[in-house]
Amino acid sequence: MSVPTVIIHRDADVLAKAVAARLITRLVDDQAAKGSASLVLTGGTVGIATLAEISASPARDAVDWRNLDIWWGDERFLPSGDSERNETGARKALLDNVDVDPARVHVMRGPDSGMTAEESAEAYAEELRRASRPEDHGPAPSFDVLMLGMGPDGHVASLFPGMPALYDTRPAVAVHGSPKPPPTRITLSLPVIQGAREVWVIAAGEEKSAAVRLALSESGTMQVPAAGARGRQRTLFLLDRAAASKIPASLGRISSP
Ligand SMILES: O=C1O[C@H](COP(=O)(O)O)[C@@H](O)[C@H](O)[C@H]1O
Repeated sequence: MSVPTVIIHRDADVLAKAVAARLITRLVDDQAAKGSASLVLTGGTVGIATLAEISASPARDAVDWRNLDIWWGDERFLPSGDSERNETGARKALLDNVDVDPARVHVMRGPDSGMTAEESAEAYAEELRRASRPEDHGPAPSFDVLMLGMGPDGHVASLFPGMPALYDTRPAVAVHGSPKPPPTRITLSLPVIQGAREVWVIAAGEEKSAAVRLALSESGTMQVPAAGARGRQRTLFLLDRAAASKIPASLGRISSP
């Protein structure tokens, strides 16, 4: 697993713009090298703001949107179209505005599919298994970029401190009793997150600063799930100044004005 690099931007607005620019470049590079790319989206404030910035950027047309596989790190188990679903936010902010291939947009299904949360998680796990190739060495693709928001409690995706999903090794699992509403969710498991080539943890705001510090320390993932958010080749903590305010200088922070 890679050692995190910390990059700090002035505020949440600059952070979202900078992550959008970084992501466009990353996808263009991956598509130039391999013909296609894979991306895992996050919900949450900065995650959706980043997608809106991509949508607003003229450079978005440099991405071959039809040759991109889009997955989610987690989903709130709510019906299609519910405004609280991460999918709904992503579609509104970006996916409705670019020419994605619907067959390559891998949605975590909600209760309107007729499935229970467990069945939906297993269906997603099966979709991940089918998409995995021998070179991925696991039951899910080694995503090019996996983006994660982070809660003030240190949760990433829907992996909350102390919850059994953190021990689960299936590719996708159901979560019940989430401390953040809604209580029922679907999430990628930690091994799948750690199988991604690049993991980008994106956080803004002073209320995240203590969790950011712990996520960059030797904390256990049961206490601080974000401490397990590490990519195979690269891990980035992309922060605004407020979220980075408790990081020790020894962590080698790179700051922008
Ligand atoms: O519920 C969720 O929260 C986190 C973080 O959200 P934020 O609004 O505090 O940035 C998000 O990463 C996750 O995908 C989402 O389901």
